[in-house]
Amino acid sequence: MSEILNLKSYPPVFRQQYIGIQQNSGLDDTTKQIQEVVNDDTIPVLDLQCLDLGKLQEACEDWGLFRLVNHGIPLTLMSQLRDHSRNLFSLTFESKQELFTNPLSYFWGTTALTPTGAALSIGPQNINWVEGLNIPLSQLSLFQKDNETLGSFRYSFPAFSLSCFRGFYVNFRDLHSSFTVQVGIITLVKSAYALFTLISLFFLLMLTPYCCFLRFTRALLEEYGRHLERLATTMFGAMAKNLHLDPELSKTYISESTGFVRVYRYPQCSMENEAWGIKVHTDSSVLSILNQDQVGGLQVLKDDNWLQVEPIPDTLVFNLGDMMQAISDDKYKSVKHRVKVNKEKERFSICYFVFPAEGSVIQSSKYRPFTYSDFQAQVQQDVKTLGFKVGLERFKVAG
Ligand SMILES: O=C(O)CCC(=O)C(=O)O
Ligand SMILES: [Fe+2]
Repeated sequence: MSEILNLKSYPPVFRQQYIGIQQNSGLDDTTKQIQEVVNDDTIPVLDLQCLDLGKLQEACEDWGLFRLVNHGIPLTLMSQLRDHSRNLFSLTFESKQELFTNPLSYFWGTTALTPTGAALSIGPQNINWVEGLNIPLSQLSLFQKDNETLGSFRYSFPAFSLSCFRGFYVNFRDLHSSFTVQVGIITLVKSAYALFTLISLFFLLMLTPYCCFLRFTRALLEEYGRHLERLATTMFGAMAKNLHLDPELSKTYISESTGFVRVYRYPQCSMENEAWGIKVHTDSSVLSILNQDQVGGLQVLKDDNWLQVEPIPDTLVFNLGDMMQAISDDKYKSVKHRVKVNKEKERFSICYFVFPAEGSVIQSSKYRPFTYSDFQAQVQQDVKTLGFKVGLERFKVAG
């Protein structure tokens, strides 16, 4: 059974299918070729409470992906985040555009963003059936400031109107004693006061829920972010050990300050066999940590077969990204994956991506030395000029 749709919350490009406009639906010939998907879920599962380094090594070499259980993130936090994500995306499209600005950003139709979080422009034929919220974790405190601006406005507005009223009152009291038009003036003052009070009340009522809502968003994300950082550094540490990386160098290969979270909603889409939530790609990160809901749709390429990554409650999915592949001299895989759309349900996922420290040069026998910024700039240029990411191939040494 389809869910009842809140179309006002959808970016206009995703509403068209429901109001009978099918042109520009973001489909091209390549997206129509949906390859067969094998339903054999043998994805490795690692247990953080008794981490098996051999199993981790195998998972990184053969899959570039694994599930993690006993990760230590409280289940209540995971479910609060999921519920809250639903609430965030159920706001109207316009509210989301207004509320989620710097340092956050709200995007749709693409997952390719500039370093400041703006969506790279894509042709109408290249649409991914997804909308998202980009949250750089190191800048969450700025989000708090914006939040406080709203908060102080909320408190200052009634005070402002009260002081205006006092000003009016003092002036008009003097007037009142020297003229005989007392009744008219007092009525005017009273009306002005009533008007200010009404406006204040209106703002108070309008802003209070938003302030609480945003404060809650920030608190949840801060707590979740601390867990993700712990998991990323622990798992990367284990991988670095397996790869015998130089400890000083490997410290720079992952930097918590670069981490960002993306909360995604994949709108329900009637063109299940033609459109993609996110088209085939590899992540540019060192590591990505995905927390998907129970709808499903994530697929991963393994030995030329597409496999469903079935959702398992309270289990995280770790993806190895391009940076990890380069760091490991191609021993580990940056896994190809994609997200299928669903015609009956919206899908939510909360994903974390972490990168090398600013300026850290990746030393690899397979690639010329490069920093993540070099890589990102190349990806941005390729997406703009070619319409897709070329990725590590650009940095490969000949031979
Ligand atoms: O939503 C998901 O499960 C995957 C998202 C993803 O692959 C990405 O953002 O790179
Ligand atoms: Fe991805």
